[in-house]
Amino acid sequence: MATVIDGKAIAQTIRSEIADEIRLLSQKYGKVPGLAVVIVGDRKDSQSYVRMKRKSCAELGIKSFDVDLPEQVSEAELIKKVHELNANPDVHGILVQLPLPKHLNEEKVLSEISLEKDVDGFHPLNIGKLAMKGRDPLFLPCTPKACIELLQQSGVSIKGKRAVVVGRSNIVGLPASLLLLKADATVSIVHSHTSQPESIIREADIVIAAAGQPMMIKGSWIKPGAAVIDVGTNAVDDPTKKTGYRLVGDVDFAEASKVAGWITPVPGGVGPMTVTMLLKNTLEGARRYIAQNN
Ligand SMILES: Nc1nc2c(c(=O)[nH]1)N[C@@H](CN(C=O)c1ccc(C(=O)N[C@@H](CCC(=O)O)C(=O)O)cc1)CN2
Ligand SMILES: [Mg+2]
Repeated sequence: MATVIDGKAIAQTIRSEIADEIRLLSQKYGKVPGLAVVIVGDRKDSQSYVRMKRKSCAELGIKSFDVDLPEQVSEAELIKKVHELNANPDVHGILVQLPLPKHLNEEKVLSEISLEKDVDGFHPLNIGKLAMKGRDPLFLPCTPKACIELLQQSGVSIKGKRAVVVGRSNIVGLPASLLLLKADATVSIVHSHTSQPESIIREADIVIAAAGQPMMIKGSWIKPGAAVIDVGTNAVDDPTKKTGYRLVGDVDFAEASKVAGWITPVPGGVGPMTVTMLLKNTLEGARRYIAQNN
C-alpha cells in the first residue's frame, strides 16, 4: 500500500513557520504582509476558495484587502482596481481569482498586476522566466509549487526521474511540467489529444494529475512504487452525503493506492498546500519589499 501524503498536516506545519516569521517581521519593522484577493462575480467554488484564502490570512497575521466586484464589471474598472492595489504600499501580493467571467480577458488582466506583487505567478513575464533555463520568476504558481513541496517533504527525489503531467492548463499543468523540468526530471505532458495516455503514464516515476476528469487514472495505469500527486477536485453526485456530492480527484484513489509508493488524497492533499504556498509567496513579497525600502 502507498504512503498517503497528508497535505493538510504538512500545510499546517508550514503555516505555523510562516506565522512565526510574520511575528518577527512585525516586531522588527512594524509591518505585516498584505494580500489583496480580488474576486469577480459569485461562482460558488470561487467564493469558497476566496473565503479560505481570506480566513487563512487572518489566522497567520497577513492583512487581507478584500475586493469583491460584480459579475458585469468592465475590464477597464477591474484593471483600474488592480492599478490602485499596485500603488498601495501596504499590499505586497495581489491575486485575481480565476476563472473570470467570459467578457474579461484573463491574460490582459493578469498582465496588469505588478510583477513584484504577482503572488499567483501567473503574469506572462513570470511564466516566461519559469520557462527559461537559468532564469527564475519572482513567484512560482501556487499549485505547481505545492506539488513539488509535497514530493520533497515526502522524500521523493525528482532529478533524473520520469515524470508525467496529465493536463496542460496555464494554472497547473504547464507550469508544473516546467518546474519538474527545472528540477531535472524527464517530463512528458499528456492531454486530451494524447493517444493511449495509459502507456505513457505507466512509465512514470512521478505522476501529477491535473486533468479535471474524475477518477480517470486507474490503478493499472500506475507504475508500482510511483509517486502520485492528484490535483483534481471534482464534485460527483453522492446521495449519501448531506450536500448531495463528494469530492474526488483525477486518480482512482482506491485502486492507485494499492500500486503507488506515495499518493495524495482528495480532499486533504494538494488543496491545503496550494493556499499555504500563496501565503508563503505573500510573505516573500513582503520581505522583498521591506528589504528594498529600508
Ligand atoms: N487566482 C487563482 N485562481 C485559481 C487558483 C489559483 O491558484 N489562483 N487555483 C484554483 C482554485 N484554488 C485556489 O484558488 C483552490 C482549489 C482547491 C483548494 C482546496 O483546498 N481544496 C480542498 C477541498 C476544498 C473543498 O472542500 O471544497 C482539498 O483539496 O482538500 C484550494 C484552492 C482555481 N482558481
Ligand atoms: Mg475570459
